[in-house]
Amino acid sequence: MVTAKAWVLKKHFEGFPKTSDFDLKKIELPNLKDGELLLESVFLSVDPYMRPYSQRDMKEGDIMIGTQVARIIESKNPAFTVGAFVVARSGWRTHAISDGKDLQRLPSSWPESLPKSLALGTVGMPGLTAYFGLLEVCKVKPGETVLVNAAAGAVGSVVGQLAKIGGCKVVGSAGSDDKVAYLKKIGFDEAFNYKTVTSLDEALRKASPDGYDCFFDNVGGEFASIAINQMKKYGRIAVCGAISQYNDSMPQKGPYVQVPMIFKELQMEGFIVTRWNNRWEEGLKALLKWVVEGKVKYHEQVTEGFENMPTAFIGMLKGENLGKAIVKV
Ligand SMILES: NC(=O)C1=CN([C@@H]2O[C@H](COP(=O)(O)OP(=O)(O)OC[C@H]3O[C@@H](n4cnc5c(N)ncnc54)[C@H](OP(=O)(O)O)[C@@H]3O)[C@@H](O)[C@H]2O)C=CC1
Ligand SMILES: O=C(O)CCC[C@H](O)\C=C/C=C/C=C/C(=O)C/C=C\CCCCCO
Repeated sequence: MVTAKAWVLKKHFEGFPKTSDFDLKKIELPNLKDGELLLESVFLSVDPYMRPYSQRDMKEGDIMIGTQVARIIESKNPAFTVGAFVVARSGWRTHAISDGKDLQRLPSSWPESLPKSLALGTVGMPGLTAYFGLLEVCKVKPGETVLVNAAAGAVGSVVGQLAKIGGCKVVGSAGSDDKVAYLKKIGFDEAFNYKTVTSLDEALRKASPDGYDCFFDNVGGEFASIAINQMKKYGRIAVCGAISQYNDSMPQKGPYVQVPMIFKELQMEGFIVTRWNNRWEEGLKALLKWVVEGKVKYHEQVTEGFENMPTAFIGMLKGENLGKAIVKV
């Protein structure tokens, strides 16, 4: 018998999550049935979506939702061999039993030297979000100017680098000087710390006096309300996330977007990366190739220890991560 550890949502979040909102439980797992396999989490992801989704999709006492890179440690499923690694959606837990239906194998061309945790970030759901959001929603063209916020994060850092590969000028915003330095190191043309600029409007105008063709929005809120006024005519806004709003106890009341939308004849489209579920293999193959070629750089914020999952999650929401926030069991 294997005893799994799992983090459950003890109490729905009010504002920013607190460590006291979580409870660590032990779960005795039964023996495998035919067709089942036993997974041991190696790396777990903490993502912003967990904040709004927990409110919408979870009840108190549920195991926190989430994905992990897991090693198969026992198998009664001929399609999966012991020792293989998969991406699972088993939630915040050290061990899980799967029937193999909801597992993603790592691409067969995954180099031994490449950290498998990248399957949760640059070569995983966040990277795919950047890939499809940029190519299918922004539809960027060479020579255009792209703005991305939360640019030093899992999604934003890939957006900027893919836009550079696509021949664009790229402007990024992030919440620390270290993150701004990182953005310049990975090829952003302009980058600024939105927390310290005297005026966001001026910082955006200075970075691109002609404005922006595409705005890849990860943040929403006041940033988006200001940035929309600097879009070029016929610009496109990809609404990827609104992390500045996820922890609001009361909804923010911002300026309204209709006037700039009309006068600049803008397109604004929200999206969820699962829209392209049937093309994830295409995206992962492209992302892996760019990473192996060194054209897409990555950084991971690794927190050691399963017991530190809540801290890693809260830290990511507060901007303590540079690159993809990961927990190493
Ligand atoms: N639509 C989709 O399918 C998907 C959407 N997303 C969304 O993309 C966004 C980025 O996700 P991801 O890359 O995983 O996370 P990140 O790795 O970027 O981490 C979150 C970052 O958000 C920034 N942030 C937090 N609070 C604020 C705030 N109040 N104002 C401005 N920035 C803030 C912080 O960076 P900083 O230092 O810059 O403040 C923090 O590091 C999120 O909104 C997420 O919900 C992600 C995956 C899929
Ligand atoms: O296990 C699950 O079901 C979650 C799987 C997540 C997965 O890896 C795929 C998609 C992730 C999408 C993320 C989307 C965002 O981050 C956007 C977040 C929130 C938008 C507002 C949601 C409002 C809910 O009330």
